[in-house]
Amino acid sequence: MPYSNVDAAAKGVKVGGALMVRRVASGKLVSASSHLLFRATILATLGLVCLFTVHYPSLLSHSFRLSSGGGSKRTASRASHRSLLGSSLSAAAVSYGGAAWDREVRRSASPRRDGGMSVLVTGAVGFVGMHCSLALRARGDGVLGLDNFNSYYEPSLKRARQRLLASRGVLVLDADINDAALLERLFDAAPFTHVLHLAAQAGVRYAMRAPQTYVASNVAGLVSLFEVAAKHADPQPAIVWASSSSVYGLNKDAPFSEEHRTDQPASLYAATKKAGEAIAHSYNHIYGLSITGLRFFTVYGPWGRPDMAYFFFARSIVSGEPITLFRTADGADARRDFTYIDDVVKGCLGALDTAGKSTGSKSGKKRGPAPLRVYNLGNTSPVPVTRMVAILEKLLGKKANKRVVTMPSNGDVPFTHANVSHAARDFGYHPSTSLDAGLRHFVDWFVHYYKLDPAKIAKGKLTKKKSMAMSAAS
Ligand SMILES: O=C(O)[C@H]1O[C@H](OP(=O)(O)OP(=O)(O)OC[C@H]2O[C@@H](n3ccc(=O)[nH]c3=O)[C@H](O)[C@@H]2O)[C@H](O)[C@@H](O)[C@H]1O
Repeated sequence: MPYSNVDAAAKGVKVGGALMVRRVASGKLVSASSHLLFRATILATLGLVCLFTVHYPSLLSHSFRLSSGGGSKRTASRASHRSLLGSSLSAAAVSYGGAAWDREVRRSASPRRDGGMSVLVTGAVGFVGMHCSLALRARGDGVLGLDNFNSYYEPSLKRARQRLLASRGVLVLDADINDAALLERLFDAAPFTHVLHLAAQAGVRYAMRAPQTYVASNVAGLVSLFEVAAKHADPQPAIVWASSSSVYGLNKDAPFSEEHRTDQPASLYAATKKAGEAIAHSYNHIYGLSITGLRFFTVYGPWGRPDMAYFFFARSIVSGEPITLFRTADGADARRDFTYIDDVVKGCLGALDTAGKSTGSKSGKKRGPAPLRVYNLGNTSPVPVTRMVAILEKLLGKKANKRVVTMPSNGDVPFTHANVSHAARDFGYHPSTSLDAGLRHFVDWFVHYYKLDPAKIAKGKLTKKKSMAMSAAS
């Protein structure tokens, strides 16, 4: 009984019998009706929640965060990963989604064309991940994305990419590749024919500051994925994954060919990618997984990575801050085989289309050898970084404030240059975008995304607020 009714009933007792009976009776009436009202409200709320769940499962599933709920063995193995992963897994301690979650996963993963693929894209809100997911979806393949939305660079950009993907019907789950139980659950929910594994800790120089994150994502995460694909998925998918041009390290033969040595990594980043290629070999050999590694060469373009030089140089030029250009010890400009995103996407889809099937099964039996491939995806024409800056200056209508220093010993390499004849032969990879054209697309997007006024950039009249907003996003 509510306190006010108790109080009123108590007052009635003092006044006299009849009044007391009337007051008690009316108190009971009020109490009964409030109970009824309370129950009706609860029922109505439950009804609304049910209705919402049935009619808007996609809204709910976007916020699904996933974790185990599995047995103690799984928990133990995940716990060992957690120490490597820091906070990325601990935030994901909610249970799987149930029937609505399964439905949404299947909807996103189902192809919409005859003979279409069903692709699990890891790192789906990364730069290459988003573009590949859109391209796969556009041609009618099923795509289910996975990403841990870490804060290595602005999460707001990752959320914007997620919204774009959602608008095209691609669901991206907020989860980590080291969560083996989650991966198993996903393969139970949807029989993926392919995995495009792009989730990784990127960045050559950052590896000196956060070495463990490279091991966690690029080594432990890769093994986690291969384990589930090899031992749990039924059927086994074919896997295409992101290696890196950095595996060529201190190799001096140019252009870099897949036959060249890759045993001199210059950074821990490169070493983890090289380790990934060795790990791929073992899973292919033992379990019959079809695996293709793609060595990307400094990929750039719209929706790019703010940690990469072309992106943060553009930002610095706009806000009038200095940029630092690295020069080799003998005074030469650093050069990169900058590769435009659309060319790389074509390469990724070509690699998926020609991947060939895995030959193993979860019972451990292998029917025969499965494809194991590695390809360069570069542009075949290295450009000095100073030239890249000159193009940006022209497109932005403003000069950079340059500082030139000798390349520090930070894992960087003086040049990259891809030979792509293998990719051309096997899936018709022919990069066709010049750095001028590609950077023009990038700058168009950059100006639009950060709502910049080109006239104000050129005159150096960017408001302090705008300038701050742009760097706050990094
Ligand atoms: O192909 C890869 O495998 C890698 O490509 C990319 O690495 P990089 O080619 O090193 O790109 P990026 O950092 O944009 O530096 C570009 C140029 O600017 C020079 N550079 C850089 C910073 C700076 O302050 N000054 C400078 O001159 C620098 O010396 C360099 O010459 C990806 O980040 C990496 O994740 C991986 O995918």
